[in-house]
Amino acid sequence: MINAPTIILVGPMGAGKTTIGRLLSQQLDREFYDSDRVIEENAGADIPWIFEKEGEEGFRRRETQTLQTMLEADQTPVVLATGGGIVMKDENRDMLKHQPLVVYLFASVTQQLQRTSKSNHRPLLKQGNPKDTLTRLFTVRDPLYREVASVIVETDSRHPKTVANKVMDAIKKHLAAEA
Ligand SMILES: Nc1ncnc2c1ncn2[C@@H]1O[C@H](COP(=O)(O)OP(=O)(O)O)[C@@H](O)[C@H]1O
Ligand SMILES: O=C(O)C1=C[C@@H](OP(=O)(O)O)[C@@H](O)[C@H](O)C1
Ligand SMILES: [Mg+2]
Repeated sequence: MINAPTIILVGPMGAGKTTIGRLLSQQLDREFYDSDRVIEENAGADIPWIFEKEGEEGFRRRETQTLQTMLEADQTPVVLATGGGIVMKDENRDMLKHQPLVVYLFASVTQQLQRTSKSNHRPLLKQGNPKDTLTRLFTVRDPLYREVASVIVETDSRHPKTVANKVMDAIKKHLAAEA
């Protein structure tokens, strides 16, 4: 695992990308980055503010630029959590498909709903009915996560540490099959 390349986590809001990414980085003794946090640091503002002032389009522009910069800059392997909408742009999916290790953290809509209801920093879930929004996004995005992923890990009803261990196992299997 020491030689494993950068691990990129994709999946819907509430899949646990941020949580599991942090755990994996600790287990592997690697740097952890979350594209959402990098966007916020570069903007000097949080995501709700960016959505409010620049719209989703402005956020997506920043997201693509951040992904590009991070993948170009990345020399030593790190763990990178992305935002749930990273797969919406063709150019982002192209970048991700060129990466050796993209993990799709799968979560059912029911589970996404439970996990995202604890906080209110996700602008897309602030308008309308969150269940309808998550269902609509899942229909569009699930095939796109599958398109870019090398590994898929189910997260429903699993403790974060169990998910992190499952990711490690799945990565080992994937790398062994590739070797
Ligand atoms: N496997 C899990 N089991 C229980 N709660 C989880 C799990 N993964 C994440 N969470 C919780 O769900 C919420 C959303 O997780 P987060 O890591 O922010 O997801 P994402 O970055 O994919 O949107 C957080 O409160 C987190 O503690
Ligand atoms: O699904 C999306 O379009 C988004 C997901 C969020 O990240 P998380 O998936 O980490 O919640 C964040 O990037 C933004 O609110 C938009
Ligand atoms: Mg996150």
